[in-house]
Amino acid sequence: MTTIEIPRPDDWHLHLRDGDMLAGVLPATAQHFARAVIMPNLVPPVVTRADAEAYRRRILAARPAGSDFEPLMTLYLTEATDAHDVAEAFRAGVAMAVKLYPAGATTNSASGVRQLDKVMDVMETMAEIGMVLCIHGEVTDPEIDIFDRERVFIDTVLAPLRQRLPELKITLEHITTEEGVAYVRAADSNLAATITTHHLMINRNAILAGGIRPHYYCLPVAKREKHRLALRAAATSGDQRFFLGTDSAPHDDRLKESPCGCAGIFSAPNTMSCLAQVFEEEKALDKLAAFASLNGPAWYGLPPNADTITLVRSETPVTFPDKIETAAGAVTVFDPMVPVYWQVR
Ligand SMILES: NC(=O)N[C@@H](CC(=O)O)C(=O)O
Ligand SMILES: [Zn+2]
Ligand SMILES: [Zn+2]
Repeated sequence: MTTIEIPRPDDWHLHLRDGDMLAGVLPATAQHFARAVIMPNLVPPVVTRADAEAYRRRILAARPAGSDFEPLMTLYLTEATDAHDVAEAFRAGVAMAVKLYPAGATTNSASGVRQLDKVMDVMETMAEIGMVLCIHGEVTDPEIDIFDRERVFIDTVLAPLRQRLPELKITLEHITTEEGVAYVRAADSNLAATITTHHLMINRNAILAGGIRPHYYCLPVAKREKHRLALRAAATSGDQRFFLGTDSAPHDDRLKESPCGCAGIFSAPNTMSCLAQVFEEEKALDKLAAFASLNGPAWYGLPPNADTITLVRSETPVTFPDKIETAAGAVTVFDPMVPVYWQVR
């Protein structure tokens, strides 16, 4: 039996939703992770300090008995966001980061930003106080092919923004392309990226080959195999600028299995098992701690967790439930399409 012990991991990009869905999905994350950066794309979104305080309380109240899981809150950037309120939220420890959604880019992003000029004051304040901007990095121009939207965002939005405001710390969320990897690697400072578990395991064939599979549809959409390989190389390199953000994004199955299914993959229950599998395949189990437990806290200026988890490798593949039942509906769990031998003890 092979085992590996790593500092308890954190999830630097997580959707918990609210109400019955929150109650249904939070235990899966709290079981393995000490902390998670909570995405603010509720309807209506978490915009103000007061919104974040109230949402944080609802998350704490939904924790399973005995859990000391800590939500790290973010604020949803809108063109009406008040820079002063953002700074207050940061100084008070209520919000750790601000999230930029280009309007229309992804699930619940309608209140996002259309013109970056309208949020420059907020971003300048953030640069001054050292608050991180997390970005969903895709353009929304309908002329741009959906598989090119991350690359075009980097060239036409992110690069100019970083030139204009080099002091701003930016997390480019859930990168999916070799161009994203290369751009982060080339940056000298103030740029890091999260990588999801599913983008390390599937390419776009999972969605489209042999039938259309809505549970593999997320945004940014999975790309060609060469991009998956670039992401695997980055994640397993130990490079401090790459770390885990699962982007576990639960939706009621009825909303996924529909003529216009929504974007999001729910991976919270088996993410650590899948990651150990990936790192073993890449002969990089010694880098799993950096990716899942160390690089994220270093970037956000937090200490790593003091306790540890142990992953155990079985002789036979481990199984996970196909879906979890919540009072807000059934949610299908990410199926990695390959045998996975690892389990958190
Ligand atoms: N990743 C997704 O496909 N969906 C996320 C939103 C996001 O992170 O873009 C969601 O909220 O469902
Ligand atoms: Zn996103
Ligand atoms: Zn997300």
